[in-house]
Amino acid sequence: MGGNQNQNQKAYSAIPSDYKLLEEVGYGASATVYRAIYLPFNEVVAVKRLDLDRCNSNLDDIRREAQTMSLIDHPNVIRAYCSFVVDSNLWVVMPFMAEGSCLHLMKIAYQDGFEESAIGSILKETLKALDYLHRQGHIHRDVKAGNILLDTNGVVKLADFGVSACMFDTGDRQRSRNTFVGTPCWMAPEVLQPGSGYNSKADIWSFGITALELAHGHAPFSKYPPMKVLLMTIQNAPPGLDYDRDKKFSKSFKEMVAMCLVKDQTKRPTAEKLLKHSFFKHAKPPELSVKKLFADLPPLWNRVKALQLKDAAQLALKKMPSAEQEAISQSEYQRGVSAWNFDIEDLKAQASLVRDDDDMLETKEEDESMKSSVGFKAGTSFQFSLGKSNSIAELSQAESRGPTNQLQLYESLNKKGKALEGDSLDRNQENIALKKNGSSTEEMASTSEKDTMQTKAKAVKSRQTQSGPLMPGMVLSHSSSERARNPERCEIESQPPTEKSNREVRRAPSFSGPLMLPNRASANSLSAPIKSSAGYRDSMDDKSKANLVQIKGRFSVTSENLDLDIPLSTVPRRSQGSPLRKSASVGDWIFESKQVPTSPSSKDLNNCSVPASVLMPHLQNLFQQTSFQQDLIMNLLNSLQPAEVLDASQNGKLPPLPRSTENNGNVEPASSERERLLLIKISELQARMLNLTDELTAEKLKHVQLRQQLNSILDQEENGDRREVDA
Ligand SMILES: Nc1ncnc2c1ncn2[C@@H]1O[C@H](COP(=O)(O)OP(=O)(O)OP(=O)(O)O)[C@@H](O)[C@H]1O
Repeated sequence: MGGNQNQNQKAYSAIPSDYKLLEEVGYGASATVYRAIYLPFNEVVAVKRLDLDRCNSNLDDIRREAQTMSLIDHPNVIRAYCSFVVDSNLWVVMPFMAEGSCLHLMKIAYQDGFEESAIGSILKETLKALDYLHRQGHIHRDVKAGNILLDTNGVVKLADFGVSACMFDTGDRQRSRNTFVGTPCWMAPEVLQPGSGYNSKADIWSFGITALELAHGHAPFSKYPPMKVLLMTIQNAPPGLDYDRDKKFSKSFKEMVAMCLVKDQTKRPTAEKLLKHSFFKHAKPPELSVKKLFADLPPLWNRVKALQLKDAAQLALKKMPSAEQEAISQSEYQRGVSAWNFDIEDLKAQASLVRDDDDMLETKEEDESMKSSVGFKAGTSFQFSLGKSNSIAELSQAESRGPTNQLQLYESLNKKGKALEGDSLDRNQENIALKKNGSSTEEMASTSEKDTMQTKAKAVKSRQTQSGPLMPGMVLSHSSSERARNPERCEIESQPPTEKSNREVRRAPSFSGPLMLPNRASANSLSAPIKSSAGYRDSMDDKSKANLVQIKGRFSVTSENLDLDIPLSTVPRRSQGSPLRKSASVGDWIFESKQVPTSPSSKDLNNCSVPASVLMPHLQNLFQQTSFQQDLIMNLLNSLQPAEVLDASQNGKLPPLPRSTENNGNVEPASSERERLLLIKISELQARMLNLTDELTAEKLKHVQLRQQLNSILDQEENGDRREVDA
C-alpha cells in the first residue's frame, strides 16, 4: 500500500490532505465512494473509503489485495492508483467514472433495461475485462451491473475487484474458492453448492445473469429473499431470455446468454471463447452505443442523492403499526421463545420490505416464464429464511448435528450481526426510480420535501436494510470510527444530505448487494402477508421425476388426508372448507397425499445414505403441512369477523366479549386484549409453520445433495459398465 507509480504513470501520494473529497457518488456494503480532487495534479479522481472495522479481513489480506489491484493494467478494469490507511479506513484512489454504474443508470432512467446495441457494447467490454482477469488467474466473483462503471465517453470498466475480494478472502486462495461468495442472484450454482469448489466459469454464469439484468432492468429472481434465490438457482432450470417475452432481442443475444447460463460449469465457454460469439462480433463501439445513454442526465452525484432520498422515503412510508408490534413481542414473551432471536426493529424492517400482492402476481408470471423445474411452491416456502450463515455448508452441518445445534448456529449468527436481506427491495426501488423525462431527470421537488425525507430517513434508522457482501462479522451498529467519521474529510463542496442520514439511507438500497441472509425474525412478522398458495404452480422436470415414487397428477387435499397438528377447531367453521380446497387446487403436486408414507425419523434423514425415494415423500408431506398451515393462518386473519370472535369466546378460547347496548347486542370492535390474544394465536401458528418451513428447506438441501450423490454414483456405474463393455 501507499503511494504508487504504475509503469509510465503518474505517482499519487498517500497523503490524505492531498485529496479533496467532494460529493458522495456511490456506496456499497462497507465502502463509500467520493468524487475527489487530487490537489497536486488538480485531477478528478474517485476515492473509495473502506471501513476496516466492517471489513472481515486482516490488514495483510487487504494489503495483498490492494497490491493486486494496483498491478491490474487493462483498459476495462478499474485499477487503483494507490491506497493507504487513514484512521480505520482504507482509502483507495481510482479513476473517476463520471456516469457511475450501469445499475444506477438503469434505476434512474432505464428501469426496463437498455436496448440491445448498448447491452452488446457494455457486455463486450466487460467480457474483455473478464478475459484479462482470468488469464491473470483471478476470479472476479461479483460480476453484476452494479460493478460495471461507465464514464462520459462511454468507456466501460469492471470494478470492485481486489478490494472487495479482500472482504471475502480470510484464508488462502484455495479456501476462498470453497467459500460462499458473491451476490445471490448472480451466483453460479456451483458457488452455492457446499464444498464443490468453483473456478473462473463462475464469472461466466454471473456474466450471463448480468446480461439478463441489463436486458430487463433487474436480475432474475431479484424479487426473492436470498435464501430462496439460492435454492432456485440450484434447483430451477437456468433463467434465460424468453423467446416470446423478449421478442425485441436478437437470436444471437439469446443464444449467447443461454451459453453462459448452463448449470454444468464445464459446458460454459471461457471468456476468450465467448468473445468470439457472433453477438460480440457485431457489437458497436461503446462511444456510439453507450455514450448516448446518459446524454440528457444530470450529474452522477445528483442522481445518487435523488435515489437515496427516494429510498429513504420509501422505507419511511412502510411502518408497522405499533399495536401489531406490541402483540408480537407479547406473544414471544409469553411463549418464552428466544430461539428466533426476535428483534422488533428487524421485524418491522422485514415487514416493511414484504411485497404487496401485485408484486406477487408479477413474481408468479416470472416464475412461470422461468419454467421452474422442481416442485416447490415459489413464494411460500422460502419467504422465510433460515437466518444468517456463512454458507449453505454451515447450515447443513448444523442441521446434521441436530436441532439444538441449528439453534445455536442461528443464535450465534444472529448475534454476530443483524443484517437484513435486501433483494426484495429492488422491485420497490424500481417502482420509485426516477423516470427519464425529455431532457432531464426529475429530482425531489423542493428543499422542504427533501428535509421531510431526511427526517423520515432518521426515523427508520434501525429498520434499514443492509445489503452487502457475506461478512459474518458485519454488524448493523455503526463502528466507532463511523461514529466519529468525517474528520478526515477535507471539505464537501456541495453539501449532500447529512452524513448521518446518508448513512442510514445507504443501508437501505439493496440495488444489487451481495448476500446478507435475512434475520429469522422476519419470518414471524405478523404484518408480512402470508402468501396463500393460490396462483402458484409447481412442476417437475424430467430428471426430478425420475426420483419420484408415485406420480398421480393433481391431487385433492381434504381434511382427512392431512395430518395437521393444528386443531381444526381453531379455524372458524365458516371458513374451514375454502382454504382446504384452495390449497388443494392450486398446488400441482404430483403425489397423492394419502400415499405419502410416514416420515422417516430425523436420524434417518440426517444419514446421507437415505435414498431420495424415501426423502421425497417426506418433503412432500412437510410441504403440504406448511402450505396448509399458511392457508389456515391466512384464513384466520381474513375471517376475524365479530361473529367468529363471539363464537370463539363462547367456546372458552377467548375472554368473553363485552356487549354494548348501543349497538344492539352486536360485538363491539374487538378490544385490544382480545386482539392481542388472537394475534398471539396467529403468531404461534406462524411459528409452527416456520418450523415446518425450516425443516422443509433443510430437507430440500439434503435432497439436492443426495441427488447429486446419486447422480455421481450412477455416472460412476455407467462409466464402469462402459469400461467393462469396452474391455
Ligand atoms: N471509480 C468510481 N467512479 C465512480 N463511481 C464509482 C467508482 N467506484 C465505485 N463507484 C460507485 O460506488 C458504488 C459502490 O462502489 P463499490 O461497488 O466499489 O463498493 P462496495 O462496498 O465494494 O460495494 P458492494 O456492495 O458491491 O460490495 C458503485 O456501485 C458505483 O456506483
